[in-house]
Amino acid sequence: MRSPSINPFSSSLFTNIGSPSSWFTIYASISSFIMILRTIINDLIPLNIRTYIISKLQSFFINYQPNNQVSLQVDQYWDGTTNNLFQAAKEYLPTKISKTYKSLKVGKLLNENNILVAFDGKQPVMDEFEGINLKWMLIEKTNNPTPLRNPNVEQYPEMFGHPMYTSKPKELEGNRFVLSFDEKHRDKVMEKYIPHVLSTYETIKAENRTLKIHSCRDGGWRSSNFDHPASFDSLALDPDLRKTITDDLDRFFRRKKIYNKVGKPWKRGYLLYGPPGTGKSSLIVAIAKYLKFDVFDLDLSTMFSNSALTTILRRTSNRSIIVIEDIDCNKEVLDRSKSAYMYPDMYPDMDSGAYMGAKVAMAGRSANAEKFTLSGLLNYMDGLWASCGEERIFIFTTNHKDRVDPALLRPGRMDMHIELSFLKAKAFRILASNYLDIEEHHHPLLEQVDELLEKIDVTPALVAEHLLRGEDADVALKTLIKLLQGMDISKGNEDYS
Ligand SMILES: Nc1ncnc2c1ncn2[C@@H]1O[C@H](COP(=O)(O)OP(=O)(O)OP(=O)(O)O)[C@@H](O)[C@H]1O
Repeated sequence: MRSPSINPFSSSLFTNIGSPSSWFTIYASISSFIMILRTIINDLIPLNIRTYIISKLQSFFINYQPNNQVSLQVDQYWDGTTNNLFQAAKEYLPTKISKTYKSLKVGKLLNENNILVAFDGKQPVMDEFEGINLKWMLIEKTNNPTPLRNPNVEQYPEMFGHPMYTSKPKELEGNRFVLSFDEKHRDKVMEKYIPHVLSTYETIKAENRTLKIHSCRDGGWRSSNFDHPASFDSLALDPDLRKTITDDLDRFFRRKKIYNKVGKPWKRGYLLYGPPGTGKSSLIVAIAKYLKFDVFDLDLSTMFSNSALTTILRRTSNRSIIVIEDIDCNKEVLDRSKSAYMYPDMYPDMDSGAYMGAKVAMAGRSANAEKFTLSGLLNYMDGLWASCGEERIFIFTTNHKDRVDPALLRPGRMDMHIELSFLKAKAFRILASNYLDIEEHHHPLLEQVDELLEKIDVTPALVAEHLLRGEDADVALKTLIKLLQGMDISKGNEDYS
């Protein structure tokens, strides 16, 4: 006689469970059980205790490391100031986010050009560096209440002072990154990977940042975004000159270590000279954009003492260009007011108001005033350079090199003297291409313009303005030829004085 079957899988119970209706019944029972449990927990356990338990569980799972893993915490603040490594990780990690990453933050600040991307900490970011696998987690501090806006503060901020929030803004709460990796790579991570994150951050920052232009007012700097459209591509420069300038800038950049080694401040000085409208200011913009340096526009006529000058130069930031335009005019302003006041008989044309103005200007200067002259400034130059940090480029401009104080022209004072001159054929081709979309040699009228430019001194500014008016290349070139032919060829110059 065959014994009864003991195969459990043949039992009717499991046969029934296999049917869709039984699965649905089980699912429904479990869901109702969970809902009841949740209601009980919500009713019986107060919110703050629940939040505490959840945060403990979260931090347990986030911080859980297998035995061989090391975790480094990168806090947002260190000793009350922003931790640069936290900022670096914040900028660096979005470059490591792959397309599979599902949850990101995006935004754009009011005065910035770039769209910002940040990861929100819902997924870890994996990185790989020289064969090491690294995992980054963002842990956002959640136990501070979201800041409440106080409408009174917004309406009358001056009565309430800053900040505009009644509680600490969220950005000031201490978030942190946790970086984990296998402990056998500890030394390499500390010595190579972290410096790599920091240097990548510096590069990203330099590439993305919005350039600023600063002008001096009331002894300080006022800054605004630097959106000038000029660049090396838009400049009508002789291609050889362009290459000489960019090579020099590149060399300057590459040689930071050598400057340090020979004990010279890492700075460079350029004197740009040439008639008005030949592109000196445009070249400064092009250099600033090429290097991604801010511009500090220093008006010497507002400086009344060497110490004021030193103070304001100390307030310039690294990676910046300090521009002193029309250096010859600055000399005139200072010397003329001083001379007129001291030697009124030599200035018979000066009316009494101007004389009084000069006198007041002199009297208004500080005790150091008499010591401040352009020539004094130039002689003081090396000291100035040493006093205002590194990564600086000084650019002086003048329309009249022959009027510039010889102290400025002395060898070694300015590293390069760059002449910007009238428009000639090669540079004109750049203007024609930019303004009229004419490719280098592809217009029958170009040669005629070239010939005229050989004979006439005309500024790029005048030609650029002319080309801007015409939309049709034929018409624009024809009228340009007419203009050039009509210019005073015997004089051979555009009248720019
Ligand atoms: N080389 C150039 N290439 C292209 N555009 C130029 C060039 N030079 C001048 N321009 C045009 O002329 C305008 C004035 O030029 P810019 O201010 O750069 O000349 P500048 O030599 O600095 O004159 P100034 O000595 O009067 O300050 C520029 O905005 C630009 O449109």
